[in-house]
Amino acid sequence: MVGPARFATLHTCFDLGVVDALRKEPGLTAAELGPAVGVKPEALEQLLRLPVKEGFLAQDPDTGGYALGTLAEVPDKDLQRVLTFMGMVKTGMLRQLYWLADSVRSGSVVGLKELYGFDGTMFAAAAHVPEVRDAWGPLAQNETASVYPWFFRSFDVPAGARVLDVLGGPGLGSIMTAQLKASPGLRVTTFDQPFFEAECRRNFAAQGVEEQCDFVAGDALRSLPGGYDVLLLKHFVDMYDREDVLTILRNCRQALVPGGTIVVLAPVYPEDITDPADYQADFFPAYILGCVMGRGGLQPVSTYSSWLEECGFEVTGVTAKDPADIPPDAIINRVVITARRRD
Ligand SMILES: C[S@@+](CC[C@H](N)C(=O)[O-])C[C@H]1O[C@@H](n2cnc3c(N)ncnc32)[C@H](O)[C@@H]1O
Repeated sequence: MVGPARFATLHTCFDLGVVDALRKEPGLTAAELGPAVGVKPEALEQLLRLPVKEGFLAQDPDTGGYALGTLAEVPDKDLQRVLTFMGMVKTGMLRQLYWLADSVRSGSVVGLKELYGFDGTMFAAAAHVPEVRDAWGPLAQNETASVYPWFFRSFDVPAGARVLDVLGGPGLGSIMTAQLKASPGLRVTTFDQPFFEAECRRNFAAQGVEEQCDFVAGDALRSLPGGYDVLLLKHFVDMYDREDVLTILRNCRQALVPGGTIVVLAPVYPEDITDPADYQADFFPAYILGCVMGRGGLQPVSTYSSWLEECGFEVTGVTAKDPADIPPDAIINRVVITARRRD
C-alpha cells in the first residue's frame, strides 16, 4: 500500500533539489533549506520525515539541520542510473497505471490514449510524443549500455555468417554485431517496420558499417527474409502473447538455414514465482500491460524453451548474468537462450 507514497516522497526530494542543496551545503535547517528550494519550511519538514526515517538523510537532534545520510555513500553514476529509472516510473508508469484495468480489458495501452491521445504501443509513442521519448530514451540507453556487452559475449557468430536482427529498430544490434563479431564476409541485416529504414541506414553510415549492414522492412508476424545463419531476437518476445510468439518463432525457423542458430535475449520470471528475491512479477505485469503493450508478458525460461522446441528448435544454452555484475537496484533479470534449428 505504501509503495506509491514512498516513491512520490523520495522522488520529490530529488525533484525539488533538496538532495543537491544538502550535498553543497550540509547542515541547513528547514528554515534555511525551504527558501533555497522554493518550498515552505513546514512542508519541507513533512517531506523529509521519510528520508530521515530511512537514513537517506540525517538530522542533527540539536540544531535540526539536515545532511546527507546513506545517500552520501552512493556513487554518482549509481545515483544517476536509479534516478533515470525513477524518472521513467514517474512519467511513464504512475499515471498510465490509473487505467490498468481498462488496458487489460481492451488489450491496448489506455493511459497513452488518455494522456497523449496516442493509439499504439509505448515504443511507437516514443517515436512521436516527446515526453514519452524523454522518459524512456535515457532508460533504454542505460539498459543497452549495461546489457549489450554481456549479450554479445554470450554467443558465437561463425566467420562470414549472415545474421538477421529481428525487430532490430534503428539498427544498434546490427552495428554492434558488425563491430564485435567482425569477420571477413560477415553480413548483418536489421528487420523492422518500414519507418525505421531511413534512420537505420543513417546509423549504419555514421558508424561506418554500411558495407556490412542492410535493412529489410516487413511484418515478423507474416514472414521473415530467408537464408540466415544466426537470428537475434532481442527484447521483444515478452511483448507478445503466446500465439504471436509461436508465429514469430516458426517464421524464424523458416528464415534460418538448417543447423542455424537463434539467440533470444529476454527478461524472465524465475521458475519459482514465489522467490522473494526476484522482482519481475512486482514490475512487469503492470509495466507491459498498462504502460507498454496492453498485451504479452514475461515467461520463465522453461516456457520459452518449450515454445522453441515446439517450433522446431533444440535449446543449446541458457546464460544468465554473473550476479556480481548486477547492481543492487536492478529490477530486470534477463537471460540469453540459444537454440539450433532442427532439420
Ligand atoms: C521492443 S522493440 C525491439 C527492441 C530491439 N530488438 C532492441 O534490442 O532494442 C520493438 C521493435 O519491434 C518493431 N516491431 C513491432 N512489431 C513488429 C512486427 N510485427 N514486424 C516488424 N517489426 C515490428 C518495432 O518497430 C520496434 O522497433
